[in-house]
Amino acid sequence: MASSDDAKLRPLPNTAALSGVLEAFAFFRDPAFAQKRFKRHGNVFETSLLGQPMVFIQGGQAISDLLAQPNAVEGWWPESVRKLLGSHSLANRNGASHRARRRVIGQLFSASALQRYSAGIISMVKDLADELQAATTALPLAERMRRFAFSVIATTVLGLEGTDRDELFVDFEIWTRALFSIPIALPGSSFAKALKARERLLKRLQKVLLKASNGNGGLDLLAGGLDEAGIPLTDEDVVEQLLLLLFAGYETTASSLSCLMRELLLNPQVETWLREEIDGLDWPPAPEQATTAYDQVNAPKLDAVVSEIMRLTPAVGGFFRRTKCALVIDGVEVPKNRVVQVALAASNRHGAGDLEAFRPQRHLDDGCSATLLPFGGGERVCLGKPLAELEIRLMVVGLFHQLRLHLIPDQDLTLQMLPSPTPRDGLLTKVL
Ligand code: HEM
Repeated sequence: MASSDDAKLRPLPNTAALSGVLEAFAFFRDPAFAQKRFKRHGNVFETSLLGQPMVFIQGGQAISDLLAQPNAVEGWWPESVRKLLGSHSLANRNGASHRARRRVIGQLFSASALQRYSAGIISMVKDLADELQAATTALPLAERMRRFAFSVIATTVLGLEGTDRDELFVDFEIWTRALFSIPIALPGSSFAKALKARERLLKRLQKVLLKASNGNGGLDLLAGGLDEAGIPLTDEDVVEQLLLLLFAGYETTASSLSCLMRELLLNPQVETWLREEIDGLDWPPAPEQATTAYDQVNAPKLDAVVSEIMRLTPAVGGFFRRTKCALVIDGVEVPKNRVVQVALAASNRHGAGDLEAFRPQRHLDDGCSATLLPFGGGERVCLGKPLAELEIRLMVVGLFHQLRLHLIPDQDLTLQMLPSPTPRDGLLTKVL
């Protein structure tokens, strides 16, 4: 017999899509895909994307219901991502084996590891400021942000230099292009090329790991890492975790930085408001103080700007889980074995007030009515959050302390949304 709680449960609304071809087309073309369907069906609905049933959720209640039931869900990625990351990758693991690998890889993002990386990151920011200052023509700032975010992981964390890093970059770009593709390795297809690039990437990362003890980067911190049974992780296992770091940490950080620069340059009154704070900060910080010099306590306006960028143009538009049993999300019963997408981009604009506007002050004044989880949550919350925040804060203070940038007119400043938001014409910028 149904309990009184069961009686209040609503059935899972469905868009009635069958093949999911048109839905997939709309998903990739329309940035408001989820928002429109939430309006029609409520905070939890199911559709089909190319034959893959998917439940979308938004809002504080739905997200906290999902994250409060970690034993009822597991990680999930589309098959193309799963295959390209590999079976050892912690992204493809659950339970104790996931937790063990998070513990090992998490050492790369501890407070002392970040302190070790700070001098290298500060020097990259200074190099970019000098390049912008010396440039006689406009520079595409979005491309420079990509180069910076890649170098932080490849050089500062993994310890790669020069041609080793450049060759890694070439293969990584081939690998990335097929991440969200049809996972069939037909000769000449982007997926087949990506699988080959994956083999080369793993070989290169294996070599990097062998040199880990030379003190470049942070890989020596991984020595002695154990799996869930207390057995040392094999090199094969560790290199797949390193590949995951490139995937998870590069595009995301570059996107946040490009979107942040774009909003500041498009909103001079916010830039002036932020500059009042930045002008009072010391640049560069002493490396041992870099992780706290521009944190929420010492730079509250910068903190608000970063939160607002992650709300309005989140680098990761959504993250996934699969239900292991039926569970209730915001009053809706979601059956077992369903893929759930937490639609962060839509959720961040869902709530009372002017949530379509870029207004960092909201995070200082009245708080923000939307539930914000730009780095995900629960057992799979982003491992690289402290590094991403450090990179973003150092870059913003470093550039805005020294330079006055302006946008070149007549460029397309709209955002290309996939895989992560980025200005279409590359954010062409000059120093005033
Ligand atoms: C602005 C930059 C970044 C954003 C917005 C971001 C966001 C996210 C999100 C939403 C997830 C999924 C969490 C979940 O499933 O609950 C995630 C996972 C992850 N991120 Fe980040 N991330 C960023 C930068 C980085 C960096 C710099 C690194 C490392 C170099 C990194 C490493 C990871 C890893 C390893 C995971 C998988 C965690 C797991 O499955 O247990 N991320 N990130």
